[in-house]
Amino acid sequence: MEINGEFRRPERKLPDAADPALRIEAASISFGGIRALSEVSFSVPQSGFTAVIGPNGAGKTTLFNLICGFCRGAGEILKDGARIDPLPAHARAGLGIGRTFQTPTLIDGESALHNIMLGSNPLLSSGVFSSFFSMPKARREERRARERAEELLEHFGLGPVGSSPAGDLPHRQRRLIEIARSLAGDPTVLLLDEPAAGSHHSEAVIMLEQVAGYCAAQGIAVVLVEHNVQLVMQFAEDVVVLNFGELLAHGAPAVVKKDPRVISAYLGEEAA
Ligand SMILES: Nc1ncnc2c1ncn2[C@@H]1O[C@H](COP(=O)(O)OP(=O)(O)OP(=O)(O)O)[C@@H](O)[C@H]1O
Repeated sequence: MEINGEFRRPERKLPDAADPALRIEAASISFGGIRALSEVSFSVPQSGFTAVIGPNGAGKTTLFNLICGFCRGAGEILKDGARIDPLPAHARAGLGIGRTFQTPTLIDGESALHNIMLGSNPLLSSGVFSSFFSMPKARREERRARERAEELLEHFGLGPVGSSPAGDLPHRQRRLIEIARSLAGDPTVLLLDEPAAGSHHSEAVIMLEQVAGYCAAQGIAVVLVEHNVQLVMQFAEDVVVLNFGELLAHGAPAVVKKDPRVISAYLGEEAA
């Protein structure tokens, strides 16, 4: 993304092609007596879709929370070869970890455009003082955030509803706004938590095609939590299967689909 010096881009390391975009190393976390993740290790390549699948309660969202810094556990998380697990959530966002949530978290009374602009926050450098007094730097940053949001609205076909309150829009468009908002923060790794939930299959395919096109062009690695196995098989190059917090399988979709442990724990004979 062009920044013209207005946005504070946190010191992002240029990825070495040899480093994975993300490396999860022995990630573990418990809530009371529940072992939500247990020694989970895998890598996410620099591009393409990695799907994380597994039954309800397998630990998928907890894994995202751990990567984003919304909760702390044991083990290491490396982005482009550098450890990020000691960092707070906002610093990880600044380093290029973007995410969406299972349940939409839009501000219903704000327009689609403003909701997307909020996603630029990890890149802003003007403080509360200069924003409050609308100083030139803050105005430039706001202009850039607006232009960026307008580009994203166009890409996702949301241009005509840019000024509509998010709360008035149908589910499919709300989902797209959430994705666009996370892309406004200029991530290099995008974590999508069940973006297709509640959408018809054909809508979900179009949505993921739009995401795939954008992320491929921008060099963004996507990690997708998804229960729709058909979508996973269509979009993911790599599949991680969790079960009761443990890594059950990891590999190419065609291989994982035939793994007897995955069939027994999650897919069932029919889906496989
Ligand atoms: N904050 C928390 N406090 C207590 N238990 C939690 C917390 N977060 C997650 N858990 C528990 O950890 C386990 C994993 O939950 P998680 O939400 O990560 O699963 P999931 O695979 O995302 O499930 P789903 O597909 O239903 O969204 C579950 O048993 C859940 O109840």
